[in-house]
Amino acid sequence: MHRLEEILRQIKEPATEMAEKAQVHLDNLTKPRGALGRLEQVAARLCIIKGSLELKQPTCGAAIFAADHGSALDGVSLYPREVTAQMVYNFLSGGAAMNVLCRQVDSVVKVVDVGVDHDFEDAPDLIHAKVARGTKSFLREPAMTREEALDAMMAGAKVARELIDSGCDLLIPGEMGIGNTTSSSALAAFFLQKNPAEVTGRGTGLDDEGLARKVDYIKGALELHKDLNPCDSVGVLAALGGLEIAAIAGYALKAASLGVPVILDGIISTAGGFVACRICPEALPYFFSGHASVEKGQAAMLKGMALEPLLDLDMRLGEGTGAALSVAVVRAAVAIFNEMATFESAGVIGHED
Ligand SMILES: Cc1cc2ncn([C@H]3O[C@H](COP(=O)(O)O)[C@@H](O)[C@H]3O)c2cc1C
Ligand SMILES: O=C(O)c1cccnc1
Repeated sequence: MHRLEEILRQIKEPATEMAEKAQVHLDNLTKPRGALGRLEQVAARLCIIKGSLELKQPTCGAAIFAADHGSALDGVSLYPREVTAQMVYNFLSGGAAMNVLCRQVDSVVKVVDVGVDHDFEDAPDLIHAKVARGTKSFLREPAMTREEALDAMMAGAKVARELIDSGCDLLIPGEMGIGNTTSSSALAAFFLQKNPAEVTGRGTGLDDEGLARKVDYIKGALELHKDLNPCDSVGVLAALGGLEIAAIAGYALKAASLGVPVILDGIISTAGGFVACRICPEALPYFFSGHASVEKGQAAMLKGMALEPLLDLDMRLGEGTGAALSVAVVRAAVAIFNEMATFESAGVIGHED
């Protein structure tokens, strides 16, 4: 049995019976019923995941999975492939948007080289987990072998385990990989059976002509890979995905297996979570969506998982940034649940049943 199977077997249905108890508590707080909207849902979902009404403020851990893409040599991004490695150095020195936003929510940030076409020296926050020096161009051949996809998933799972062992109980999957919005849109188009134009956006900022080329690229790739079996999610991931997307899927599945919630970020991180759910639908109750990306493929995948993003700030960066921002919302939900007075304790007349 592959080690992935072991992880999948450990993913348990969370304590859905806590939903009602959490709602009773929320309804006793000094506000009209339901008035805190989705904050209430977040608190209730955390109670379900934790199997308890005792919520503590989460300790957040983020991993930025970095990998290169063969497609980046074919002009699907506005930026050159070298930017992937250059941004890894930027993450390691703390200067990227993700570093700034993680500092705001006291989250550790690990950077994981799961497939960058560059050799990195050791650095305190760098995890070496290179599976290959980037993917192949999926317009011509599968992006990865099945073994590479599985190895990348297991690398992600190991990082999740390490973060959780170090005390993190809320995980963010981040990523860096020039070209990776193309893979994410291809996965969305394949699994959701959509025309690529419906799930493809401008990524780092392609103009109309660039976007049309990107859509054609995905159409060509879907034609090449049309015999893929949609039930073989790992096979589809290997053919169309990326090493960082596979790592995110493994990371999210491992977190779910350990009962730890995951906040998905933009289109790439959401693609990783989406593939994880295709592999194991039981993982879904552990996933949140941090924010709505401008990339339309993300909305399509979120709809497929019935997840609603917590924020919508017109962001289209990735790295984990929207998820990191949304930790403030999760923290607010926990504080409301724990700290608000009840009608009884505050002497306020409550609702009648
Ligand atoms: C400087 C820079 C920093 C980034 N941080 C995240 N991305 C984002 O852009 C890339 C995906 O867009 P596309 O598919 O169009 O290449 C990913 O690396 C994603 O994380 C960045 C992109 C750039 C250029
Ligand atoms: O939504 C994202 O994650 C995104 C959008 C554009 C470019 N990179 C990432």
